Amino acid sequence: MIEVRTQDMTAELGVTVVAGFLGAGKTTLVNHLLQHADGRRLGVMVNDFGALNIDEALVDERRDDLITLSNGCVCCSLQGELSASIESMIKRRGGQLDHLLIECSGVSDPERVVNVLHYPRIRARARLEAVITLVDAALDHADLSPALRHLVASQVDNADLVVINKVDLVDEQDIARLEQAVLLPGSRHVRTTQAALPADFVFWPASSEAPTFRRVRSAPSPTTSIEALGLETLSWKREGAVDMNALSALLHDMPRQILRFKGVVRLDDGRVLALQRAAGRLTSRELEHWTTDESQLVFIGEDSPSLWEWLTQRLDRL
Ligand SMILES: Nc1nc2c(ncn2[C@@H]2O[C@H](COP(=O)(O)OP(=O)(O)OP(=O)(O)O)[C@@H](O)[C@H]2O)c(=O)[nH]1
Repeated sequence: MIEVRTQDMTAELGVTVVAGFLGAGKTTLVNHLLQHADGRRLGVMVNDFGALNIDEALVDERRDDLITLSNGCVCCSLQGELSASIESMIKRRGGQLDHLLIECSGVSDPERVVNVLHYPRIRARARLEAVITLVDAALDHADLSPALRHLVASQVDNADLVVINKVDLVDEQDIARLEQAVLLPGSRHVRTTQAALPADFVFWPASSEAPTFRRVRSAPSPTTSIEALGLETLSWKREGAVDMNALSALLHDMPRQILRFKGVVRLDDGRVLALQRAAGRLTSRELEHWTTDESQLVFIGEDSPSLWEWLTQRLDRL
């Protein structure tokens, strides 16, 4: 059943919820929008899946207007924390911000965030403009468990705009097949590389031109807790540098049941690298603004004791 929710057009702060499965390109989109804000003052709220806030390092700008929530899926335990954080950001910074971006964790259903945005206290000050869901064109969705395929379907179904990202990694036929498999008939969608969505798909010139309603499905997926999705996370940190050879070997041997990995690591020579693996692809880049002495790694993957035992043993060698 489709429900139409009218938005409160007197509320000042426009809000965009950015959703999508693990590694689909949500942080890349947030960074792209920060770079193309064109003078707009943006607040950013990111929600990571592990106990560490690696996304805080991956959002390009260190800023007062960045709030990070860790360990989660915004769906259940974090819902209270999310509403408190949104309220506090509006109270503290609301008058100085033009727009708020909320990046969901890759294992959450955006509809749960939408529910929080409809709490009367928040709705009076903030206006949900759209849910944008990214889909990773390079991920073989058929390989995911039924629970994870259901989650991706829910993320897509609850979007106002679907961004099929990483089209540089696949051919036209694969993209067409993916669109056929995941999109609902009539879904608004665009294709991107590096989540380079034109900013005017997100920011409206004036609140009077923002959409006055959004279409939502009435039934978000029943649960998106990490355990219920058959997943497990492992977070690891240590003061100081890691043994890069041992880490390279670990990343090279990492089984595909580990769906996503992110890390910020300090090297012996003082450099700090952001490392990531999504859909089997490893990327790294140097972080110039990151000053911590800590190295931090976060993994999420299938709940299989032997997998985590293997990983723990390899982490002991770093
Ligand atoms: N080749 C290619 N890589 C991309 C593209 N977009 C993002 N990436 C890479 O994909 C990886 C994951 O991107 P993120 O933006 O961190 O994904 P995310 O959705 O925020 O990930 P989680 O928050 O962990 O769920 C990073 O290494 C990006 O550099 C793209 O269009 N093409």
